[in-house]
Amino acid sequence: MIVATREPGDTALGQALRSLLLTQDWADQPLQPMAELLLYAADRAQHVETVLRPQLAAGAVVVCDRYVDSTVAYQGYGRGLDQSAIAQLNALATAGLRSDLTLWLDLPVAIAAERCQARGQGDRMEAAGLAFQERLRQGFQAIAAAEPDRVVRIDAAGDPDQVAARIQAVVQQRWPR
Ligand SMILES: Nc1ncnc2c1ncn2[C@@H]1O[C@H](COP(=O)(O)OP(=O)(O)OP(=O)(O)O)[C@@H](O)[C@H]1O
Ligand SMILES: Cc1cn([C@H]2C[C@H](O)[C@@H](COP(=O)(O)O)O2)c(=O)[nH]c1=O
Repeated sequence: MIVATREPGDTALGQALRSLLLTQDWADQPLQPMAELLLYAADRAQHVETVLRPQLAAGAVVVCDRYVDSTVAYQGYGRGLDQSAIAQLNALATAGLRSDLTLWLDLPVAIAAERCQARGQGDRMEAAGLAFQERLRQGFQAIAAAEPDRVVRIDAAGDPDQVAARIQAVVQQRWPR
């Protein structure tokens, strides 16, 4: 069984947190980086205990759209929060549950921005600007360089079928049938 899930937003609490995190309605009182970090952590704690651990215990293969590496990239490299505090919070929220493999879909920031524009109005993170997006990309690069066996870069240029084929090749190499 394969279970597809995501952070933030897979649980009922997570859906409420996702809309708080991604809305642009905070203009008058911008969401502070530490508050943002703690909200992502709350989503993760709920998700790990009520979805990820039960599904793994039932024998499922779990495919999660974003996990702790996104916090290191976005709140660490992007917002500039202390990486050791992030590591401690990630460890608390996950109680040590790690991914076997993280696929980083990498795209030059300008092309990613074009795709976002084509999709319409962006969310709060997408509206954070090109310099922020560049820091994220550097962050994911550093994460992948530090743990090359666990974090694999996927070239996300090209059409969806091409990107899917690249993902399939990495997964098949990792877990041959
Ligand atoms: N290979 C591709 N070529 C062109 N457009 C793409 C491709 N992959 C995704 N898109 C488009 O880019 C937009 C964003 O893609 P997607 O929904 O997968 O990202 P996302 O998970 O929302 O991204 P993020 O997590 O950074 O917000 C969508 O409009 C999607 O149709
Ligand atoms: C888990 C996680 C996510 N984010 C950011 C990354 C994205 O901008 C949004 C989620 O939107 P998506 O379209 O579902 O990818 O949240 C983050 O900043 N920190 C995190 O830990």
